[in-house]
Amino acid sequence: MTYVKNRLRRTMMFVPGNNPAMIKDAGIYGADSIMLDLEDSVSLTEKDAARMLVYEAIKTVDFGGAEIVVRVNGQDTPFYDEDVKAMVKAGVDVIRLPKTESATMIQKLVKDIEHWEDEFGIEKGSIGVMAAIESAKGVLHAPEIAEATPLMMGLAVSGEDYTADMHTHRYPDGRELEFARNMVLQAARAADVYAFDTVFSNMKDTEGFYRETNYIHELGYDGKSLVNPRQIAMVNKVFNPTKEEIENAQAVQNAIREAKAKGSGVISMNGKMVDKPVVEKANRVLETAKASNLIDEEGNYIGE
Ligand SMILES: CC(C)(COP(=O)(O)OP(=O)(O)OC[C@H]1O[C@@H](n2cnc3c(N)ncnc32)[C@H](O)[C@@H]1OP(=O)(O)O)[C@@H](O)C(=O)NCCC(=O)NCCSC(=O)C[C@@](O)(CC(=O)O)C(=O)O
Ligand SMILES: [Mg+2]
Repeated sequence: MTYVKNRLRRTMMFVPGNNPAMIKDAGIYGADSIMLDLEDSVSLTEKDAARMLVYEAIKTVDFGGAEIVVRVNGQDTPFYDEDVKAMVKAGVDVIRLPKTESATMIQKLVKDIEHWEDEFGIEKGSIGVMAAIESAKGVLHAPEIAEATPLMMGLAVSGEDYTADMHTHRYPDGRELEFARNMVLQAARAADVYAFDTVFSNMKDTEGFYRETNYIHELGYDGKSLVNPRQIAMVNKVFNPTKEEIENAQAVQNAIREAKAKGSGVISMNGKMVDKPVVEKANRVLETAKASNLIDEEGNYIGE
């Protein structure tokens, strides 16, 4: 099996790799991607046990069709080699490399994956990779990292480690992440890969979570890393187009069809200009609506 490069990736939920109860039920909440974590949510003494648990889980647990991502330990740790070997053997969809600071680190990961694919008789290119950008160096190298391999699925900005590296903290308005968020997003878009925003850790601050999610959605992010199942519906609410947005996108498609029939690439709709970029945005709205099961094949609205 080859991992699917393009799919809906609004929500990527971290699940600690040493927590069998959370892993077992992770598929029931409807996250687009489930990220089983071997890195920072697992203590040093539990690294080997977590790797074995995650390996077994990938082979046996029903994750409800979610994409399975594993965050391995960093390349500067003694756990990295065994993590990559086990995850390739398990048949994971995507490996997330934490604390990525260069294209070379991603190329090493791809080489290591290919080595184990050869060893286990798995078709090359079956596993995608993604890079977590968690430091000043990583942010500055984000464009090369995004272009490091055709197997690159996406970049994630990681606010907790990044703010530690920048000698600051996380603040409610996110100003400390502004540069990193914009760099990572630009790099991802330029390389045509996905962009994921960082985790929001205060489970009680629903208003703050919506504010941040709206903000990164408006910037153009594809999705967000999450730490709790309650955050999934909130992200979907922000990322899914509304009925009105869907109807507007369909009207744009109809208007441009009409314009083209008259030999023009531009037309006015309710006083607003409709041209190629407006149509591209409308097409994206309708692709998201279809992938989120909000419209059927004929374009009829079937959302709630
Ligand atoms: C936050 C909290 C303790 C809250 O606990 P609470 O007890 O209040 O949760 P409740 O809501 O009450 O749970 C209700 C039900 O959901 C179940 N449930 C909860 N969470 C679940 C879940 N994640 N997966 C599946 N199931 C879950 C739970 O088992 C219960 O099930 P049940 O008993 O059956 O009802 C808990 O969620 C949790 O541990 N989260 C994962 C934390 C984690 O992974 N951190 C590491 C990644 S960040 C990082 O490393 C920084 C980064 O690298 C990031 C970057 O790169 O962006 C950077 O640098 O920024
Ligand atoms: Mg981190």
